[in-house]
Amino acid sequence: MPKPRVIYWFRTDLRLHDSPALKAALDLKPECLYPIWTWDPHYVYRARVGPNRWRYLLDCQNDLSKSITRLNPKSKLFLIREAPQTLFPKLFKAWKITHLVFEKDTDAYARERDDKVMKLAEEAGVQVIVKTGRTLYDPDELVKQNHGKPTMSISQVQSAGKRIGSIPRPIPAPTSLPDPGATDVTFEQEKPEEKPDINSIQRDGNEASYSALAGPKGDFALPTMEELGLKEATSSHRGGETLALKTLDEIIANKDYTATFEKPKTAPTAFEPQATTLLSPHMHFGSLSCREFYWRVQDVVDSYKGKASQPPTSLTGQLLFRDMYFGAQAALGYAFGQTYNNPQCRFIPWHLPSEIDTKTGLITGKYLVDDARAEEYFIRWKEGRTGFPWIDALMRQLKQEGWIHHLGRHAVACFLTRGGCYVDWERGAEVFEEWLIDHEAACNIGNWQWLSCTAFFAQFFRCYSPIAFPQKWDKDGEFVRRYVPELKDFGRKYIYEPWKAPISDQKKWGCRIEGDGKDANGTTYPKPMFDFPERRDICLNGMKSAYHIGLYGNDPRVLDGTWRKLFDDHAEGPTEGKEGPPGAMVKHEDADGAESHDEQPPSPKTAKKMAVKSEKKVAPKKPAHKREASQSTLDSMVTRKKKKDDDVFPNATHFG
Ligand SMILES: Cc1cc2nc3c(=O)[nH]c(=O)nc-3n(C[C@H](O)[C@H](O)[C@H](O)COP(=O)(O)OP(=O)(O)OC[C@H]3O[C@@H](n4cnc5c(N)ncnc54)[C@H](O)[C@@H]3O)c2cc1C
Repeated sequence: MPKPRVIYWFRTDLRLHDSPALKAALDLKPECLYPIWTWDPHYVYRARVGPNRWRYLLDCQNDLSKSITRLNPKSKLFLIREAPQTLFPKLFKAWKITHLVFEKDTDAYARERDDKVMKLAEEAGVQVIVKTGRTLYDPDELVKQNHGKPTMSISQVQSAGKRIGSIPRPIPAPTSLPDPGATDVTFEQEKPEEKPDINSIQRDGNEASYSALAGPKGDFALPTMEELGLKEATSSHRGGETLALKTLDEIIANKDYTATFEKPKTAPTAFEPQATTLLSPHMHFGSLSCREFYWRVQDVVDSYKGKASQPPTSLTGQLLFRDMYFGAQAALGYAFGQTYNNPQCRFIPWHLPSEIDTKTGLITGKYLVDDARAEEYFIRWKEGRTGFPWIDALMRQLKQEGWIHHLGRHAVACFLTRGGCYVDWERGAEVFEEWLIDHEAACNIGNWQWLSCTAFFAQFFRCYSPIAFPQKWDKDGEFVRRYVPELKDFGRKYIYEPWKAPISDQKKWGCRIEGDGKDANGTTYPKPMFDFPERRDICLNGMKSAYHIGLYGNDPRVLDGTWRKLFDDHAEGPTEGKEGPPGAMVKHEDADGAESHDEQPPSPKTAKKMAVKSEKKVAPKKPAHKREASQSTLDSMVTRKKKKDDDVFPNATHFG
């Protein structure tokens, strides 16, 4: 029998430690092993990726390549510049490949791609080996053990996990690697279609990564930021397995931190150092194995003398949340990433809804501007000039660093959707996709659904205040002063509400509160773009109506656009557009009038009145089985909660 000639296809696993797939490749005792990365145009042109994440990827690839070379000076990470779907048949032939091995990827696009590649391998007589290593449990197995359903709660993950069995211990990194074999690529390169290039806004130079199959020098080198034509990265966070393992070592060395970690008690306002591990980008690129992370933490917890924290708030609990989102995505595929046609996602007629390709039923990446003011809110949110310093500081940190604390993500996501702007969660998820260095489709989408109360979580009356919430963590506003330097000299009394500062103080502190921040030069900061309590009430009423009507993304009325009729029945006048894909607003959204700066939240009495008014508008015509809560239950929930925890969300029991 000739010895196997193996391609090891690196994708979601930029590491050598604890890689079940790499182990499977090495267990074949191959004659040669080609560690490769295929430079897939899907990610270059069609997925939103900003410079910070590009550089993080290159960091991880460079570090991995060096580690491979350390184990075998003839080897490295061979980067080949063509789509895998067209490259592999040529590569199988040219390099006389017998086996293709890779880590399982359950993202929607990846599944489609891998199915195609596996078919091509079969046709070429190449054996394919796929191993799970990206998550604690195989997401497909999680779904299977969750009775074939997406995992929508942590307890479902825990129950399904019990049925699967214990999480495997990590396996050590290899100590040697076989030679790669000849690496001729004399075949033609199939150049990708560059347009549409969703990332053109990330570039200030020409994108030239497909100049030749093996790169400009023919040595399979990794591309540089310059070759990708990308703008400069601004984040201080860097990637690579070496750094990931060092960071994990430092965390684990602090036994108290590791064993007693409780996510809701970590400050979203902490920076340098941040309050949580910041291992998420390493997890995304697979430069850190989740099982390594899990077991290193669990071992500390098991030997800890004091009272250790437990899932869901503990560190291992965080990893279970990650698996939960992978389990939901694995079951739903592309539909997971959108409301339209998603059976788990509540339909809420947000502003700025996605355009739907009616042939595929998928969102196109474009959106409809149904309301100019909502578009302005969205742009100002994205650009960190809402006039609410807490929100603006977070959005600027996100753009600059590519990472913000989980509760910071909660705050900006709630603000954009159900707690301020009433803008579609899909808009926010796209901005996060562009800017996060840890962007993980499953986690990003799932968390946006959670925060907008469209799936996973339903307590829409729990709303974050952009003023009281950060005050609990950071009375002096150090975080705001760092990321909104215009306000650095403001007195602590006004740091979260600078518009309330007397003009004489504004002058003294070198920053006037005026305008919309568009052309600000450091001596002005915008006025708040709306009256928050007023907007929060509008959103609450909108959510209440939508919950009462109770549609989900796969409802025939959502799919054919007739959902509007239901919402029209509750509106004071006609809503916008009557046909086509989802996207319009309930009428009372229009009615909130000009900006007011009365900062008082409505009294419970007014809130109750509003709730009753809204009840009148909501004609409960839906069959009872479709309604999750009666209108009066919703009303009383809203008024009760308004009194109790206006700004206090979250608490540990409602944490995700
Ligand atoms: C709107 C929104 C969008 C998000 N988008 C992403 C995303 O694209 N990618 C991403 O990895 N996380 C995302 N999260 C989840 C979470 O905010 C980050 O994982 C976390 O803040 C990363 O910081 P850390 O590594 O210090 O986390 P830690 O608190 O130290 O947690 C350890 C690890 O557990 C995992 N984890 C923790 N919380 C969650 C969670 N809620 N969901 C899934 N995994 C979790 C991460 O891998 C993280 O590295 C999002 C959260 C929100 C609210």
